[in-house]
Amino acid sequence: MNHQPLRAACMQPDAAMEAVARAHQTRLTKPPGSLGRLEDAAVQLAALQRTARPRAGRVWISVFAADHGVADEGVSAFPQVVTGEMVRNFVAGGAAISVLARELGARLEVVNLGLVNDPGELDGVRRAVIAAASDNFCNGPAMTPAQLQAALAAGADSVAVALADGSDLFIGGEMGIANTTTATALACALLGLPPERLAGAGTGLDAAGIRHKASVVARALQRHAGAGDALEQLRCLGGFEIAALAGAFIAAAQAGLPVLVDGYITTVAALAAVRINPGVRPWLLFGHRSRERGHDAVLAALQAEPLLDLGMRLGEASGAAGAVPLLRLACALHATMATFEQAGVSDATGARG
Ligand SMILES: Cc1cc2ncn([C@H]3O[C@H](COP(=O)(O)O)[C@@H](O)[C@H]3O)c2cc1C
Ligand SMILES: O=C(O)c1cccnc1
Repeated sequence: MNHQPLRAACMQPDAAMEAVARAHQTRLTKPPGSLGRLEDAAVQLAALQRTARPRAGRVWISVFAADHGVADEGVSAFPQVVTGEMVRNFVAGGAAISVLARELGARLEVVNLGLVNDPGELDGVRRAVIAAASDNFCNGPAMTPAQLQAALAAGADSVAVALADGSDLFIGGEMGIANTTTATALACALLGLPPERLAGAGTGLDAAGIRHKASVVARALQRHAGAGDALEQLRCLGGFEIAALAGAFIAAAQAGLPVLVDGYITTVAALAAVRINPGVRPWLLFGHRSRERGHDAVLAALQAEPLLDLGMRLGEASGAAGAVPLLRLACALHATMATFEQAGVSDATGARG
């Protein structure tokens, strides 16, 4: 599929519709602002979807799966074969995101970008295999330029399919053992932060494991200190699924499809996307605050206020999926609450509708 260049303009949110939606919220039978971020979410979706009736009914979820050479450094509590095993589990229906997608009536697509333990052709898995794994970025760049472009394009391909399916909202998820290390390396490079600030437990490292992970990231940062812009940092320190997520977020913003961001890893991908193309930022809503140590700093860099804080630290798009019911409620409130006038309720000025 042909895609727009990465730095091509993104769609602009509809400022007039945003003003209409904000004014409508003040006419609903409640003190202004009393529905908090549910109001903000409905207004943001109205501006993005260019409609007085924002929707979150039809949800598309793409889970991008890939293995990471840096797993060789012993940075995960789990073995690398789990990535491929979980891909099977996603489409067999047993993973957390499988259950959440089913409950939401969301479309779930799994994208295989390269797995050491490749499950082969499977129903529900789109093959976009680049290599068995990205290279260990402690020894050299994680990806060649061609591999980076292939990963970015695979993400944009998912957005094209989501658009063709009439989606109201795009959610990207990830699966890749060791990818909290990759996300940490990339975030440290993008934000100029030390590894100890962002390195966390991932799938369950203890304190010594986290110290080792931070030292691996420090080595990688030293090796790639010369990586110039965000795109080059993504190539040197990213992974196939993180690049696919960045490509998807850029393509969604260019096409005018709102994105609901998941946890730590996807937020780092979103940060890379925004650094590559700043027009992406207005198209991002944030589902949840992950318990993973580095998530707060990355959210702060994006000035993001997630909807949920449930102590989740899974990935797979699970935190974003968990926020979908709230977005649906926000849209229903916006569309169907009575106004002061309709209900004959007096407003703050004492005027009875
Ligand atoms: C069974 C299982 C299911 C998962 N689903 C998501 N992840 C999450 O954990 C991994 C990142 O953590 P680390 O960097 O510590 O390897 C990613 O695959 C992520 O999506 C899982 C991890 C496991 C073990
Ligand atoms: O927040 C996340 O995305 C996350 C945290 C830990 C492990 N995997 C994913």
